[in-house]
This record gives sequence, C-alpha cells and structure tokens, in this order.
Amino acid sequence: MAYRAVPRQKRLVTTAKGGNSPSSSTTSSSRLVPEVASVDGQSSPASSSAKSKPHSYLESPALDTEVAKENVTVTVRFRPLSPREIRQGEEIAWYADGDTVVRSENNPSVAYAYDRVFGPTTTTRLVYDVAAQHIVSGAMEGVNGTIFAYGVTSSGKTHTMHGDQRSPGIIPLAVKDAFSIIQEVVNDLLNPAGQNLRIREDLQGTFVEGIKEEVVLSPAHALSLIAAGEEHRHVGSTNFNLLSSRSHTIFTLTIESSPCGECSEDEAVNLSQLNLIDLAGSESSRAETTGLRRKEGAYINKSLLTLGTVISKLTEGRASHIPYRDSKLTRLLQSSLSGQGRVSLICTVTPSSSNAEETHNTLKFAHRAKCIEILASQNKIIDEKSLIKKYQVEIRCLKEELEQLKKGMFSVNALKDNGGDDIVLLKQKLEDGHVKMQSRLEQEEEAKAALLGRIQRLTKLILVSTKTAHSPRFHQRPVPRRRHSFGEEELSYLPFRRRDMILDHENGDFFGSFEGYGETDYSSKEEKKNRKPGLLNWFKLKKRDSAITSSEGDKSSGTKSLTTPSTPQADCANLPSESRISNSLLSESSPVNALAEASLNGDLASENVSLQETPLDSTKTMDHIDLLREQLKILSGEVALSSSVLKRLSDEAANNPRKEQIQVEMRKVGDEIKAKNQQMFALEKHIAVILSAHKNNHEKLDISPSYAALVEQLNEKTFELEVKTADNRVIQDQLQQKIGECEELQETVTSLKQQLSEVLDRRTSSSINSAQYSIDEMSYHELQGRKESLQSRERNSELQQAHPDYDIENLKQKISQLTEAKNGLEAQNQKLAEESQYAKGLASAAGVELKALSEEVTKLMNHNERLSNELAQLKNSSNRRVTNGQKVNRGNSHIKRHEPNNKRDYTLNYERELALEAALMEKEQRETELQKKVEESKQKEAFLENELANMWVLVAKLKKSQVSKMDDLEEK
Ligand SMILES: Nc1ncnc2c1ncn2[C@@H]1O[C@H](COP(=O)(O)OP(=O)(O)OP(=O)(O)O)[C@@H](O)[C@H]1O
Repeated sequence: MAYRAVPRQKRLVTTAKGGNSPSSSTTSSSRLVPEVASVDGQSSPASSSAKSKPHSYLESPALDTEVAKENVTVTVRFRPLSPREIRQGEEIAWYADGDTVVRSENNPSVAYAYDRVFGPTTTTRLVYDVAAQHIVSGAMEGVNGTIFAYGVTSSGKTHTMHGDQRSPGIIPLAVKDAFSIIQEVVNDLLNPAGQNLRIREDLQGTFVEGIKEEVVLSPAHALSLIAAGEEHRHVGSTNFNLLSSRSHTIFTLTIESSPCGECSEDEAVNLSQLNLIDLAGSESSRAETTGLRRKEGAYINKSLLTLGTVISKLTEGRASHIPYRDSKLTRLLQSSLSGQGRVSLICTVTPSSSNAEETHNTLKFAHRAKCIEILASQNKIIDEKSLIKKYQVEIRCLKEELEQLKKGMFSVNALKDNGGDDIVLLKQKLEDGHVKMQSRLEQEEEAKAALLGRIQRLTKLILVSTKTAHSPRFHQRPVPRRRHSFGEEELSYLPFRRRDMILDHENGDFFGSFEGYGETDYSSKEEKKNRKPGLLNWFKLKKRDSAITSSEGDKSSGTKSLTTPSTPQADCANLPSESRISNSLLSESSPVNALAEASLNGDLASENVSLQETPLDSTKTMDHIDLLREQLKILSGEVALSSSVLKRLSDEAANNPRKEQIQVEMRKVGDEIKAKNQQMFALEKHIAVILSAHKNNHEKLDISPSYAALVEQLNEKTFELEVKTADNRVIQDQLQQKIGECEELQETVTSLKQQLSEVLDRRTSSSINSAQYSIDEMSYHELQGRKESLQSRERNSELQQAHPDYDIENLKQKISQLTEAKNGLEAQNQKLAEESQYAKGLASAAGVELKALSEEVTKLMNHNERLSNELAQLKNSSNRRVTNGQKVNRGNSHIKRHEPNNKRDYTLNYERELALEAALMEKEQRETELQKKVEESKQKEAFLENELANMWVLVAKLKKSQVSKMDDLEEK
C-alpha cells in the first residue's frame, strides 16, 4: 500500500541540482551522522560514535543546494519485555549501554554503536525528534527522505511507525509536523488560485504506476487516509504477535513547496518525497507457522533478505550490480537507498534471550546499513516566472558588461585622438553618460517588469481564475507553500459546496467565458449549471446580492475584494470586481453582450466609480479598462463582419428582389449591427467614466496616502473579522457534531456494558454460544456502522478542522470526553480479559479435576480387579473343599465327626463370598457413577473451552474496535 500526494502543475520544469562543493556546505556529515563501527570484541565502535553523537540531531540540518556526503542515520530501539516473555522467565540478552551502544549481556565485549540507542522506556516522541524530524524538515525543503523501521516480528516496528493514541508513531508525528511547517498551505488549498496544475512525470525516482494519489488538506485528512490504508493492511496472528503485520506499508508524501509572498527572490519550487515505511517483521524458523502464514513469512523474509543483500552490496563499494529488482520492496526503495535522499533506519529489537540471535542479526544489518553513503540534494524545479526573472538578471549583467566594454573602447580611442590634455573632461563626460545610460537601463527594466506583471495579471484575469491578490498577512513572511490542483477524483471527498466552487474556478465558468468569444456553448453551460445545483446557485445568488450591494459595500471597504478569503463564505462575500463581471456573464447568452448590458445598466460604473482605490485597485482598474477595450475591439470586429454579411445579403436581394427570407435576414443583421454599435457606444462611455473616476481616485490617493493605508488596514481587519465569524460558525458546527459523536460513543459504551453483563449472565446457560455470538456480531456491526458514520462526518469536518483559529478549549473538552469513553472501553476490555482469564482458570481447574477423577477411576478399577480375582480364587477353593468333603464322606465314615466344623467353614466361606460379591457390586456401582462423573467433567471442559474461544473472539473484536476508535481519536 502506498499513497502519493502529488501536486499537479503545468509549468516548464527543469530539475535543478545544486552545485557540489562540499567544502562550502553547511551540512556536516560527521556532525549529523556519526560513524559506526562494530567492536565485536576487537575494535571500539562505541567510542567513535558515542563521542560524535551530537545534540544536533534535534536541529534541522542547514540545507542549501549544495551536496554533502552523509550516512544513513541508524538508530536502535529496544522494546520492554512483553508480559508473555516475563511469564516464560526470559532473560535480558541485549541492552542499551548508554545512548549509543548496544551490548550483549552474555558477552560484554560484543557491542555495537549507532547514532542513537533508545532504551525500553524511551517515548516515540523522542525517537521522532532524534531519528525522523530532520528527515521531515529536509523533505519540506526539497530533499527526499525515507524513514523505515526494521526488525524481527513483534519487535515494535508498527508501534514505532504507527503507534497508538497514547503514543502516536513516527507517521502521524511526521504528517503533523509537515503540516505545521506549511500551515498556510491549507489556506491556499482551500481557496485554490486556479493554477492549472498537473502531474509531472520526470526522473525523480520510482513510483507505483496507477497508485491512488490524494491531495491532502490537513494532518487529519492525511491520517484518515493512512488509517483507511491500514484497514486494508494485511495482519494475521502468529505465535509471536497477535496482530502481526503481514505486509510492508509505504506511505509516500510528495511535497512541493515554494516561498510564499512576492518578496521572495527565489521562485524555484522544492519538490521532495517523504517515504514513511513500516516493514513486516522477519520471522525465524522457530515461528510455528503453517500453511498460508508460512508462505507469507517466506515472502516477507525473501524481500527482507534482498534488502539486506542490497544494503551489503551498496556498502561493498566494488559491487557492479545491485539487485534492486529482486524484490518489489527494494525496487520501491531504490531511489532512497541509492543515495538520492536522506535515510533514517530505526531498528527495533527485543531484549529477550529467546530472540537473542535474531536481535544480533538485526544489529549486524543496522551496522551494515550505517556504512551506506548518501548525497542528498535539494530538488528544485523552476517555473516560467522564475525563468523570466533569471533571464532578466542575466540580460542586465550582459548589458552592463557590454557597457563596460564600450566604455573601455571609447576611452582608448579618445585617448588616442586627443592626447592626454582632455582626459579629465572626457572622463567626466563618460561618467555622466554612463550614469545616464544606467538610469535609462533601469527605467527600461522597470517598464519591462511592469509590463510583464501586467501581462501576467491580464493573462490570469482572462484565462485562468478568480484569483484575488494575496492577503498582506501572507506576504509578511516567506513560507513554503503547497501548489496543487484538484482533479475530479481528489475533490470527491470535499464537501459539496466547496467542491462546486473549486470546479467552477477550474472549469473557468466564472472567467473562462472570456475565452470563447462568439462560440458560447449554451448547452454545456446549462449542463454545468444543472450539474452543480448546490453551491453554484447559492454562489450566484450571493454574487448578485453582492453586486447589488456592491456600491455600498465597496464604498465602505474599498480593498475588501483584494484579500484572499479562507472560507467559502468569505470567498463569496468578498468577490473581486472581476468575479462579479464574470458572474453576470455566466448567466447571459453571450459574454460580450452581457458585458455590454452590464455596462448599460451601470453596474460596472457604479462599482468602479465609487471605489476608493488603493494602488493595487488602480492596477486592477487599468486591467479592467484594457479588458473593456478588448471587448470593444471584438465588438467592432463583429460589426465589420455583420456589415460584410449585410452587404452580401443586399447583393443577393438585388438579384432576387422577391425573396422575403433575405429581407428578413437583412433586417436581423441590421438590428444586430445596431445593437452592437449601441453596446460599443456604451462601452466607450463606460471606459471614459472609469478612466475619469480612476483619475479622480488617483489624485485622491496622491493627496492622502495615509488615508488609503488606513482604509486598507480597516478593510483588512474587517475581512479578518468576517473570516473569524465564519470560523466561529464552523467551530460551532463542529462542536455540535462532536457532542453528537460523544453521545453516540456513550451509547455504544452503555450498550457494550449491557452486552457484557448479558454475556456474563448467560455464561452458565448451555445456549450461550450461539446467542452470545449473535450479540457480538450485532455489536460489532453496530460499532462498525457508528465508526463509519463518525468517519464520514469526520471527513466532512476536516477542512474546517484545519483552520488555524480552532477553538482549542472546546477541542480539549471533546478530547477529554472521548478519552473518557475510550477509558470506559478499555476498562471493559480489561474486564473481558479478566473474564477470559477466569474462564481459562476454570477450564484448567476442570482439567485438573478431570485428571484426578480419572486417576481415582483407574485406582478403583484396579482395586475392583483385585477383588474380583480374590473372589474367583475364594470360589475355586470353596468348590475344591466341597468336592473333597463329598469324597471323604463317601470313603471315610470317621470324618463324620468333623462334619459340624466343615459346615461352619462352608457357611463362613459362603457368607464371605456374599460379602465380597456385595462389595464388588458396590464397586461396580461406584465405578459407573465415576464414569458418569468423568463424562460430565468432559462435557464441562468442552463447554468451558468453547466459552473461552468465544471470549477470545469477543476480546479480539473489542480490541479491533478500540484500535479503530483510538485512530479516530488520534485523527481528531
Ligand atoms: N517500545 C515499546 N513500548 C511498549 N510496548 C511496545 C514497544 N514496542 C512494541 N511494543 C508492543 O509489542 C507488541 C508487538 O509490537 P508490534 O506489533 O509493533 O511489532 P512488529 O515489529 O510490528 O511486529 P510484526 O512484524 O509481527 O508486525 C505490541 O503489543 C506493542 O504494543
């Protein structure tokens, strides 16, 4: 999965790499990326790195167009031992020895040093500050950057790159940081100035063909895209990690930035890519995976192995072939790894002894990566305006050189002719001439620049957009500004109204009507109007209103139309005069007619005559007059055309005097010519009125410049007030939405509580499984539904959220409410986990009981068998005695004396036999009972196991919903 947020721009593009004079570079590789060496019991890596480890990580490296050698920034992050590892009695195998060294516990002489080593308690924020912040700020200045986490499964890569709500990862921190650096961009993007931009394809590096690209407007928007992507990320449970990433994710932010404001000399645009990568973890053969998991693991390992090979080849120096193409991962990382941008590798490791070998491999990998050298440079592209400026400077220099040469030649000739007497005089003359030439040159340059400016303004006015002049607020400070355009697709997420606005701007509906004189496509215009019923109609109404009230409004706020509104409401309320003209054109059949009619109605006159002009207004008025003159020319052209048609028709009429149709047509054309003449007359009058008004204003301006400045300030403030009011409205809406969301969350929590108690109640009932499952399903779907609705609302409010004057207090309140709700969910989760633990305990107790019972049964059976054997023996012996007795009676009469004794014995034996039989019966009965008990215990065990499985399912679902809620919260 990867996203490219690529601005689109149509311009002459050259990719400019800076000079390569490392000596003058302010970027010091040793300061930023200290060398790393492995001790491995021999060398002393730690020392070099530890010494060179600077606090300057926290500084943004100074960037210019010059290229300096750097190394990959390599850091290592330990995670704490997991509860499972603690339970299993695992020991610490590797540990962070200070800030830069990783040492083996078993063999302290084995140690590795890195740019920085983070212990298990280090926060992700610190990891970001040290390992990522300089890459992000570099990317904001046009230097490509890549940050990736590498490590074995369950070592903490996702925790580091994505994080959670309590501890946001590198990706959300980078996105927020990027937007905080370019916050003015939001205004530009929300009010696109109609630069007709497009995707530029050049040799900037590899990118995924056909990949979905989104133009992002705010951190929340970017993070929502990441979250949406994360939802599609393949995760699976392994015996090391319940939610193990089974695919690599690459989040690519393409940033174009240029200094904002006209004071900037350098017009080149910085272009860079920031890759934020969370790799899937490598798996050792110890992982007890089967089937699909094993296959996935093999693919993951293969790509990571290729990455390792590529890195070791890159550091070999001699290697002719680097196998980038052996895996998709290395292909995508090719431009980053081959040294075209800064790279920060964060290796995540676990200290546990069971992973000691894998951790060692990771450390070795990190050590190799440290040796890769990079030559990060700023990527610059230059647009027409910058090129013109550049050429102007060059021309000036050349002219100066020429002058110097001429001067030199002239001096020599003069010296030759006049000798040395008039030298001083000549020198003086020459100097005077030079000064004159110089000032003339300067005047020429100025005139040229003014002309150029006017041409550009006119071009924009006619061809491009409703672009208003930049607000002075944004002129103060040159800050990077995002350039982009909105395609239909990118706009799809925008609220309807704003989307309409942008489309109208881009389609040129308001201003594009100037483009097609005499070829107005009514049907398509109608179609467009129908297509955009929402904002367009509202917008038109608004503009009509403003046109009607313009004379009053503009009287009081002369420069209102010159400011750049940051909200749609403000946008519409502050339309410049051109907008109003175009708007009226939009609703008319022909632009020229419309303009003429507008003039006749006096709309334009009232707007312009009554304006209290500022210098900028003055320029605009001149532009306006130029436009009107253009209209005049077009009209006269049309009149000439119609006249020739009339002539042709009159010739035809002369040949066919009876043809009525020709007469009708002639009348029609004659009327048209008349109407056009009238329009021309009106336009001429209008131009004259504007000119005289402009002249008056100009005089007024000259007289009271301070008054004009005050008016300008006043208007600025008025505009700001309006924007603030609009923002307040937006915040109110958001508040309402958030309150609704909170209520929904509360409801969810209550329903979850109810479900939980139901689950607990039903736990003992035999029908629990199916019922519980269906309830869980319901709650899951309910949660999903709510989550989706929350997300869609979230998207709708994202544009508003991005506003700088956000009501922090309200947001804090909302956040605390949401945090409470989240805590509630966590508590439930905890409860469920305890429940499942309890159920597990029950199951194991039942197992123990079962074992004890089966042992007892075995014992009893053995006893029983012994008794049966005894009984059988006794039976045999008594039978033998009876037979012997009968024999004796038959043979020896003297034995008869002992008869009573034998009889007693026999009776005794018989009684004993009966007792034994009874005991046997009893044993058998007991055995049967025990068998029954065993059966019952088995059933109970199965039931408990079933219940335990259900519990796990429930816990997993709750965890998932909790994770998505946390993401939501984080986005907020
Ligand atoms: N620095 C840390 N502090 C606290 N807990 C952490 C830390 N690093 C990771 N964990 C925890 O360890 C577990 C595994 O982390 P994680 O899922 O980020 O690993 P992974 O390397 O991305 O794994 P896989 O490659 O399988 O996706 C998670 O429960 C996570 O919360």
